[in-house]
Amino acid sequence: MKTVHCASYDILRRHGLTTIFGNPGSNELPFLKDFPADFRYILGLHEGAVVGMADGFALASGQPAFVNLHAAAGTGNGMGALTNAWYSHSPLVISAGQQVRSMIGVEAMLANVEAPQLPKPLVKWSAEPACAQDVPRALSQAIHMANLAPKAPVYLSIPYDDWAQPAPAGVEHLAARNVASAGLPSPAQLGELAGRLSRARNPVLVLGPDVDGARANPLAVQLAEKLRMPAWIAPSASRCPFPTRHPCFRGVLPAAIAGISQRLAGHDLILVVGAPVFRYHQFAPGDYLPAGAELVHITCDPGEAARAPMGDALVGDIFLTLEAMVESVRTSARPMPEALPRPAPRADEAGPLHPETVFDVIDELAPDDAIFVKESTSTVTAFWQRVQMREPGSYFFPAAGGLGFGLPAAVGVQLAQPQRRVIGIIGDGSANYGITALWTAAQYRIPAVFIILKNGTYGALRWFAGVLDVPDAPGLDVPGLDFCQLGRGYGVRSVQAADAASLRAELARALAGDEPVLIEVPTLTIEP
Ligand SMILES: Cc1ncc(Cn2c(C)c(CCOP(=O)(O)OP(=O)(O)O)sc2=O)c(N)n1
Ligand SMILES: [Ca+2]
Repeated sequence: MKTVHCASYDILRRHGLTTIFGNPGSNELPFLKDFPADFRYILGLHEGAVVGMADGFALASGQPAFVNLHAAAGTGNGMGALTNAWYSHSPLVISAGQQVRSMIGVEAMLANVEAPQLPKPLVKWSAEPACAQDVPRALSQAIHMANLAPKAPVYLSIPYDDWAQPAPAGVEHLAARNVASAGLPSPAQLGELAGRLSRARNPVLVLGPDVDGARANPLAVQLAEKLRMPAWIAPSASRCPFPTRHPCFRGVLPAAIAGISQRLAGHDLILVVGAPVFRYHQFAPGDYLPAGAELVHITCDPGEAARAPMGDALVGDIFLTLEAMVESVRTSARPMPEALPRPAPRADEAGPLHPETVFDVIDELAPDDAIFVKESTSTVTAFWQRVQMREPGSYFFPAAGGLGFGLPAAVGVQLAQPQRRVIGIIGDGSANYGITALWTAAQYRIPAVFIILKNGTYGALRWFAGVLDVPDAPGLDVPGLDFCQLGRGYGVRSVQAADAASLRAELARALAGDEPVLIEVPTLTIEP
């Protein structure tokens, strides 16, 4: 007799979900029984790290990732990481063990009461199957819902007495299904957009994370070059959709209404691709658009299209729509934009390093196809100015700003991309939210390099305190942390680099090795 357990593993296997990120409790043990030899379990010591690792793995692989959490408490611990996964369109299939069906109503220990409500609104779909025989079909639905555009996390609560039940007749059809998104706009829609772009006097391109998620970066380059358009990165950038030393590259837009309009002044057509319009952050009111400008938004997400405060929008497949635009628009006679000047290196000074110097050393030593996982909020601008990124999938930042992404995601990205080197660049504040991921890196020998920028403070909040006129906020300093001892405590070789020469030596050694390494770098605080 085929069980629900066997049928469910068949479905996971069919979709390549053979890596399980998890932290188990008694509710999950029956699911983990007879664990198949062709699956691997990646244990995280805290569910925030578990979801963060799975998020990095899914974003870097472009494929769904499977997560197994412990009932309500485990789901709750993972919610912070889920905010990032929701806004990064990360296809996570999150399962959670539930008490046995007959003990949910009495709210026995570890009963996940009203389980499908718990992760909302940070999931696209959540359910608890009405009976054991529906578990395989619900799991199949969860996988397809996560992976259909717009990709997103989903949640499935499964009572632990379901696994040993007999699977229903016909369950074999589920593993045979192929379900895929299409989504190319109509020829009329594409023709109208291509016409607007070709007629524009001074168009500008604004690119978001879903361009990188679709690996459409080369198409964005071709479109920018064909129309001689400057290319900005949409604000609150969580990925890098355009090579950062290309002549058309202009940097990351500020996350403020007024600031964006100022940067885009003079353009008559703003084409936004693969980003919400826009992910503002600090409230700086102003005109949504510069005078004389129109905005057209291409997105895979109907929610993004519907909630934007201005402009026209077209919902469709990012890659196919960009590909059609490249083919349809006329080559412009305008001159190609000039490349941005490179910032001068900072003079070496005694004492804590300037973050700019850290980034110059990283830029000097990182392989061309290195992947950067960034989570030091105050140094984002300096990083984009100084570290070159060339390939798709080169940069990941928490998409909702939910800290605790960096260290875990660096582990998940490195697991997904073993042929590329991953360098995590994490603030000494952020590092504490996902610190247990260091243990997973050590246990599974996942050779990410973790650079901790130690300025002893929540630098970004110090800047925000100025913006919001809160000069005396408590709780903004994080002195006295020793990440070398913390790293060693979790099993990771950890060193301090107090000057540029030792940073250069330690980073070179780490990149030449095949083990995880933590490098703590005392730095100055700079403004974002
Ligand atoms: C889970 C969580 N908690 C708190 C915050 C608030 N927060 C905090 C605490 C920041 C400080 C980050 O400090 P850092 O040391 O990581 O980096 P910088 O010093 O470069 O800003 S930035 C920010 O938005 C957050 N975004 N997410
Ligand atoms: Ca800091």
